[in-house]
Amino acid sequence: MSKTIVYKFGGASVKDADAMKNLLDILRNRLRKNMVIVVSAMGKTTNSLEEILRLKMEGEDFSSNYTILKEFHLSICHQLFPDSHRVFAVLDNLFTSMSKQLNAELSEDNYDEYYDSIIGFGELFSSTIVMEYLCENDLLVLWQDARELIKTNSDFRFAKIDWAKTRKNCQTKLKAKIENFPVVTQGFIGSDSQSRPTTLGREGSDFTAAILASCLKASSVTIWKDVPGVLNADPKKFSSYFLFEELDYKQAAEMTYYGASVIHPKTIMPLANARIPLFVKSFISPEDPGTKIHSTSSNSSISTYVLKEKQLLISFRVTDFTFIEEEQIHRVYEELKSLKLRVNMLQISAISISIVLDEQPFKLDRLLNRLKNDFEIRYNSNLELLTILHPEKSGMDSVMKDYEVFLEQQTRNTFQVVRRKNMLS
Ligand SMILES: Nc1ncnc2c1ncn2[C@@H]1O[C@H](COP(=O)(O)OP(=O)(O)O)[C@@H](O)[C@H]1O
Ligand SMILES: N[C@@H](CC(=O)OP(=O)(O)O)C(=O)O
Repeated sequence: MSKTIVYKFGGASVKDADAMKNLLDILRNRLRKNMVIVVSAMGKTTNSLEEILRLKMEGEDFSSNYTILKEFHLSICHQLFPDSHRVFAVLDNLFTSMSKQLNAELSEDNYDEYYDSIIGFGELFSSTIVMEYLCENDLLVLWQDARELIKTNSDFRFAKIDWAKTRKNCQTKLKAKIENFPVVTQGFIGSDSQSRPTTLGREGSDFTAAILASCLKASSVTIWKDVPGVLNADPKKFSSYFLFEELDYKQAAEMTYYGASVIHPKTIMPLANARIPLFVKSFISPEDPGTKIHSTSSNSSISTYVLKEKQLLISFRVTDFTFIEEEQIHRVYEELKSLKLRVNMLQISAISISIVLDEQPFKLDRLLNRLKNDFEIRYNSNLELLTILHPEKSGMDSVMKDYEVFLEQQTRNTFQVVRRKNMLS
């Protein structure tokens, strides 16, 4: 019996009808039994669903956004299927269910749970279309609802995996299926012990692929991307870059920790623990080898650049002539934790704590309100956080030229700078 392999196709690889045709080409020679295909929502669908939720939250009309999203999916289907195909009825049912959910009450108190009940529809639409399209082209696959496999706690939007239950589900519900047919399922979504939908954090489909691979003791995972593999800088943000042919799990995990968005940060750990190699390959040039992430001693010390945009720098100052101690740090972190805000960079001086976060305006207000009596608070928005792993002196100097620097930090292997482009440069 062949060992299981897991493929993951992200939003870019299923973004339109041509992308779907390309996916079909990739799978034609590669599809086999004991294979799981994890798919994300098509293109920017998850962002569109977030926008619908924002409008709903603000009491505004979202009907045209809903119609545009539905039309987007239908128009792709019209390019792939005959008019009478059953995919149209299935999609119609899914959109009707979503519409019903959107009629429910939404408030700040139930926002996270509500979010999870809506946002996963993107993956349900895309996985249905992918499954139907493969079958239509004689590649017989089964559809599996990932919420029946991936069990989580009830930490909506950032749900933690219940590994024991998930492993059991994979063994009892998935294994027998894949022995007969390849299975298409959704990334990013799961459900809690009461079967309420949960999600694993934005861009979490890579993580789903790793979870399923670990639970099925797979022999490899391949994530198909619009880049040749893992590069030492994001090609959308830097003009020169270099492809890693291989990376050690640790190096890859470190890159993702600092924000290299090519792989979701939680993906590496379950694969490293189970010694399952992760291939990052291009869906544009599928024959190229891409990057292999595995256990290797060939450690690369090539400078690697990770840029995070839309960052917020907040400084909390003590006002009563005392100094920063554990108690104040604890106070700030307590509120960050309750708002599920992750700190991207931290610097502590005698009288202030500075943190760098991803911008989330609605949470910022809440954070400031909760801490305004304890500290004098200042913040700057619209900043960039650049991290260089294995920095070289020339590289560090050049990334500050033409920028206003707000914060800087250096360790033996890492250099970080919070910066904003000078207006006149
Ligand atoms: N170090 C890096 N190497 C390669 N791509 C990177 C890197 N850092 C960021 N990226 C970005 O990651 C993108 C691919 O990831 P992502 O958009 O999440 O894929 P998908 O959603 O299709 O799974 C690339 O288009 C690239 O802009
Ligand atoms: N669709 C979800 C999950 C995901 O992982 O997507 P992608 O594989 O396209 O990054 C999101 O956009 O967050």
